This record gives sequence, structure tokens and C-alpha cells, in this order.
Amino acid sequence: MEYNLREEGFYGNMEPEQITEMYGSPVYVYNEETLRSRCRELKKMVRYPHFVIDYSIKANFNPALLQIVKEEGLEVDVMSPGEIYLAKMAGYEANEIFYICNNVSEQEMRYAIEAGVTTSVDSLSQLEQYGRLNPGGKVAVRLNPGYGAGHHQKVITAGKKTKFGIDVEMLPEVKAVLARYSLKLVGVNQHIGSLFLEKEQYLKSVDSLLECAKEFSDLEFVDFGGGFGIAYHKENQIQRLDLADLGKSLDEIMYRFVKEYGKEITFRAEPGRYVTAESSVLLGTVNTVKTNHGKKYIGTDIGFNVLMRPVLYDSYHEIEVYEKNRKVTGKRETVTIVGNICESGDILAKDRELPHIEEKDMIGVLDAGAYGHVMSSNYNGRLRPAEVLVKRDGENCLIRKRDTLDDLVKNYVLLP
Ligand SMILES: Cc1ncc(COP(=O)(O)O)c(C=O)c1O
Ligand SMILES: N[C@@H](CCCC[NH3+])C(=O)O
Repeated sequence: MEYNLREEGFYGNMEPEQITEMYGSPVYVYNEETLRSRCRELKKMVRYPHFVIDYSIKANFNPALLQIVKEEGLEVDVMSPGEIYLAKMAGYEANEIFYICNNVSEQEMRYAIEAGVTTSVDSLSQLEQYGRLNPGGKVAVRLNPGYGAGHHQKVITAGKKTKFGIDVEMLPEVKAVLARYSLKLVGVNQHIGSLFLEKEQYLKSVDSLLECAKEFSDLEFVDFGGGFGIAYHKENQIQRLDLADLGKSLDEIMYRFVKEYGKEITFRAEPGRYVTAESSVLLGTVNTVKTNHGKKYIGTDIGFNVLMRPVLYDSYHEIEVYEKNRKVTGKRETVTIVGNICESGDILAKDRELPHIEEKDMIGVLDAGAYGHVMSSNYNGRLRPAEVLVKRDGENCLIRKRDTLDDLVKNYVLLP
């Protein structure tokens, strides 16, 4: 199936090339309507009334996007003081921010406590640290239910092969630490990993988490985690995770649980990718077309400093070709799309069959809105791209400036 977001109006009132002329190439372009639609689907995925969606802002913390997500009624989960700061910048109050930390210093934990956000710790030693810093306080713990899922070993965050969470076998020790520091356990949470399209593993982990939850009589919430998948491959009609179906199963589980527990607690989920991935296309320009030992390379300005996922996880992103000042030939060919970084591994798409590409054409890398710009870097002294929002009226606006050369050097200190 050939996708064409340009024809579907993704870029609003401008052509892709006008956007890069205005904001530079490469550039991350976001579509407000797509972002809002994903938020709305999540908001209505269950019937249970006390169900909170925490958008996991590690996927994309651009404050302008967070403002939209907040308007749609999602709360947030964060990973660091930096993310707390960004969420607050976008207007989030402390009670709408859930800090799920991992291996943090006393200083970092103190920042969160002083900011007034609920904190979840994921080891006995971090629970001890929390107790020392905030005796008598409220805390949550992240458990490892023993089930993991994800698109790559590197993003599976529960089960036997990961650093995350407290092994559920250790609940007696958890209780001992809580008692030692008079801590109140307000929540238990988990996150089994990133990107699943089938609900089964998630539901198993939910069951296991709820079994643990029953061991604590005074919980305010249980957080099932994120990981909701989207379909990066547009072939075969594979769709994003079926939220209505997952919601139905969760409803059954939640209603059953509160009946047994005797109290209507809050349940939470914390998707990141599902919220923002599809809302962005990364636009870039073809600078070179060359053949090397029989292989055709399309040399673009989208190096792995701009989008790291293909290099880090062999991730697949669909690519659209926007021809510039020429007739479309209808010809297709197999090419390897690379960036401008000084490493052989700088490959965006390997041996991909695409419409014929010429120099000066543009490409659009789909589903770039999650773990895209936030994972970009200045490697090779390159400037991180601008971010642009196409609003619902079709007009666009800048939501993050492209780095300048001054940005690149501003934190360096020359020797006297
Ligand atoms: C604790 C936690 N919650 C939520 C997420 C969001 O994951 P995803 O973007 O796959 O929904 C992550 C990332 O995997 C995470 O580590
Ligand atoms: N960065 C990963 C997801 C990691 C989620 C964070 N635990 C990706 O692009 O797929």
C-alpha cells in the first residue's frame, strides 16, 4: 500500500519543500489533528471512571506538544528533574506528574520530593533512599511482574533480563522498608516494555501486578504501564494496538479488582509512543545519489544524529518521496538511504524499494514523533533540527528553533 501524507493534507497549507525553505532541512513536522486524535482514543478506551492516561513524555517532551496533550486531558509520567521542569513549563501541576525514576542520586530524588510530585522507585535501595529523604512520606514502587514485551531486546523492561523493577518475590522486604521509614505505599506500577501490538502479555502482567496490589491495603492507584504499539510497517494493513479491545479486557479486570479490594482506586496507563509517533514526519533533502560497487545510495541530510532509531534498533520507518521540479516517472528501484554522518552504520533504510529518487528531491520519514527529536544529538557538530506544528487550520508555527552554531558552542569553556 502506498501512503501519501502530502495528499492527505498532513502538511497543511504548505508543501513540504516550502516548510524546509522556511525552517531548514531536516525538520520535524507535527500535525496537531493527529496528535489530538490519538489522545482522544486513549481517553475513551475504558468505561471505568477512574482511569488516568499519563503520557510518557520521554517519547517527546516538546512543551508545545505537551500543552496540546494537557488540553486533551492527559496527565504525564516523567523520568528526570529535566522532564519535571519541562512538564511544569507546559502548565502541568505537581499532582498531574508521576515521576518514575531509575537509579537516581539523592539530589535528583530530593528535587522531585520538593517539587511535590509522586515518586515511584524501582529497587529496595532506592526505596531506602526515599525513606531517608522523606520519612513518613507517600511513595509508589515499580514492580517487575516477570513478563516483558517490546520491539527489541533493548526496550523490554520487565522479565528476567532487565535492570528495571523490584522482583515480586521481594514484597516482604518492600514491606519491611516501608515500615522502617513509616512510608505510605500509595501506588504500584510496572512497565513491561515498548511496542506491543497484541494485548496478551500486557494483560498477564496486569493480572500479576494486581495480585501484588492485593498485598497492600491502602493503595490509591495501580499503574499498568505503557508500551502501546503503532504499526511502523504500513504493509499488510497492520494497525496500531486495538485500544477498544484492550480497554474492554481492562474494564473487566478493573471492575473485578475493585469489588474484591473494596475501594474504587485509580488505575493508570502510561503510553508514550502511541500518543506522538504518528503525529510527525521528519522531512529531509536528498543531496547525493551515487552507486558504490553496484549498490545505489541516496545521500540525505538525515543522519543518525537526527533520527537514531534505525541505527539503534534496526527500526523500520516508512519513507515517502517528494520529487522536486520534475515529472514523476512511475519507476521504482531498490536503494539504500543514508545520512551525512561519518560512520558506515549511518543507514536510515537499507535495500528499500521506493519510487525513483533524484538529487534535490525530499523524503518524509513517517512516524517520527516518538523517540525522534528527543534522542537527537550534535554528533559530528551537526545542528539539531527545528520542530514545526501544522495546526488544525492548516497554518504552521515553529515550536522549537533549529540549533545555531552559537548553540553548538555555548557550553564550552576555552582554556585561558
Ligand atoms: C516507565 C516507562 N513508562 C512508559 C514508557 C513509554 O513506553 P511507550 O513509549 O512504549 O509507550 C516507558 C518507555 O518504554 C517507560 O520506561
Ligand atoms: N527509544 C525506544 C523506546 C524506549 C522506551 C523507553 N523505555 C524506541 O525508540 O523504540
